[in-house]
Amino acid sequence: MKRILIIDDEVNVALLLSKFLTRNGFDVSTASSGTGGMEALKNGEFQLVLCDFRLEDTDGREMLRNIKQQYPKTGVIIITGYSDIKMAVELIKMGAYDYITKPLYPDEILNTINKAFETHHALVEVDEEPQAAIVPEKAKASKDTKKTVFASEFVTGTSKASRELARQIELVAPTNYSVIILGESGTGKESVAKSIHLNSPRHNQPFIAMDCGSLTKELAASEFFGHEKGSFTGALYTKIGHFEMANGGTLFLDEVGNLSYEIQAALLRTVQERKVKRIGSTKEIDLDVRIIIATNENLQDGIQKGRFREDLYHRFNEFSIYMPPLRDRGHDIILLAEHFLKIANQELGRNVESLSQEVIDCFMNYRWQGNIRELKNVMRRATLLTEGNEITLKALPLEMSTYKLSYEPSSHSNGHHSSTHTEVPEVKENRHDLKNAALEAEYETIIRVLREVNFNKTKAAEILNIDRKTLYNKMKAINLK
Ligand SMILES: Nc1ncnc2c1ncn2[C@@H]1O[C@H](COP(=O)(O)OP(=O)(O)OP(=O)(O)O)[C@@H](O)[C@H]1O
Repeated sequence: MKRILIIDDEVNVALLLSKFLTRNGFDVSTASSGTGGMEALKNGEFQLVLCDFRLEDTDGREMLRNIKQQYPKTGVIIITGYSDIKMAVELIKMGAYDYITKPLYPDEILNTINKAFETHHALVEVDEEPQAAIVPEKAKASKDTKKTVFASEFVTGTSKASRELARQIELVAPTNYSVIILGESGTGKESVAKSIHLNSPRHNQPFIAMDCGSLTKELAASEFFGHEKGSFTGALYTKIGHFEMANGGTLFLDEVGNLSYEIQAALLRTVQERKVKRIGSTKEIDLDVRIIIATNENLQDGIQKGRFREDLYHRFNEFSIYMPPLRDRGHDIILLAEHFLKIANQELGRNVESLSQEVIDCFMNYRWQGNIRELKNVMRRATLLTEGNEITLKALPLEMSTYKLSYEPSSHSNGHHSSTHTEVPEVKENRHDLKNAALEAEYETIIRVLREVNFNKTKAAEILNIDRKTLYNKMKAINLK
C-alpha cells in the first residue's frame, strides 16, 4: 500500500485531503504540526509527505531539509498558498519532488501524487539493482556529456539582453512551468528551450521538438497523439505521437500560432488531463510532459482575431521569455561570429583566424533579419570563400555588401574605412534587382550542393544538372576556385 503523510495545521484541509486520498487507494496519516510530522515519520514508513509550507512551529523549507536529511528516500510535495517562481526553484533545488499551490484541485493533486509515486518506484528499483552503483553513474555520464556538448555549442553572450536571458533560463529551468518563448525567426528560441530542458530535473529524459508551422490539418493529430495501424486509410503502421515520445521529458512546440482551432482544443484537453490516446486506440497513456512553446508572432493578436484559444495561451503562459533580436545584442554579434568561424573551420578543414574591422563594422550595423541563423550561414559561407587568414567584405553576401553602403562605420573602424570601398565587389545598389537575386540564389545553391557532396565537383555537377566545365566556370566567377 502506498503510504502518505499529510502535514497541515489547518485540520479541515488535512481531513478533506486525507479522505480524498484514502478514497483513491492510499494509506494516509495526518499530522498538524512540524514536530508532529517528524514524530509520525519516526514511527512509520512513508513514501510520500504532503507538507504545507506555513506551519505554526516551522515552515516547509525547514521540514524539507529535515526530511531529506533523515529520510532521503521519502518524496516531499510542498503545498503553498501562492505561486512564487523563486520559491518553486528553491524548493525543487532543495529536493522537493514538486509543489502544489492553493486552492487545491483534486485532479491536480492526484496527478502530482501519482507522478511522484512513479518516480519513487523507479528510484527504489534502481537502488535495489545489483549493479546500482554502475547504472546511475552511466546515466550521469551520458547526461553530463549531453549538457557539456550543448554548453560548448551555446554562446551565452555578455550583452545586457543576454545576461537577462541567461538569468531567466536559470530561474525557470528547474521548475515544471510551461514556458512561452517569443521572438523573431532565428533568434535561438529552440536553443533556449533545449537549454531549459538540459538544466531541468528532466535533463536525462527526451527533448522532443515539433515544428507546428509545417503541419497540415490532416497530419497534426497523428503527429501529436500517434495512431494505431489501420485506424484510418493510409495508417499502415502504428505511429507513436510526439506527446508519447516526450513522456517524462520536454515537448517543444515551435510556431504554435499556426495550429488549427480543433487541434488547439485537443492539445488543451491533453495538457489538462495529462493523458493521451493514440488515434484508433482506447488505451489511455499517462503523461508527464513539460511543454515549452515558441512563436514569432504575437499570440495576443491571434487571440483577439479568434485564431488562437485564450485558455490554451494561459495554460502555456506560466512563464514567458522574450528573445532579443540579434541586432540588439551588441558585441554578442562578434562573439557569435567568432564561435561560428571556429565551427566552420572545423567543418571545412580551414584555418581562417579573424574578421576584418570592416566586417566587424558591417556586422554591428546590419539588420540581421534572419538573426543568429543568418549569422551562422554568413559565417559558414565567408569561411568557405576566404583564402587568407582574415574574412573581408568580399566574402560577405551581396545583400550585406550593399547594405554596407548605407551605413556609417562605427567609431572603432580603425581608419581602414577608405580602403574598404575598393574591396567591395561590384554590386548594384538596388537591393531588389532581380539579377542580383538570381545570382544570389545560384551562388547559395552551388555552395549548398558542394557542401552536401563534400566538394566532389563531379557529383555536384550531376546534382546541379550542369556539366563539370560550367560548374568550374561558375565557381571561378564567384571566387570559389
Ligand atoms: N546562443 C547561441 N549560440 C550558438 N548558436 C546559437 C545560439 N542560439 C541559436 N543558435 C543557432 O542559431 C540557429 C537558429 O537557432 P534556433 O533554431 O534555436 O532559432 P529559432 O528562434 O528557434 O528559429 P525559428 O524561429 O526559425 O524556429 C541554430 O542553428 C542554432 O544552433
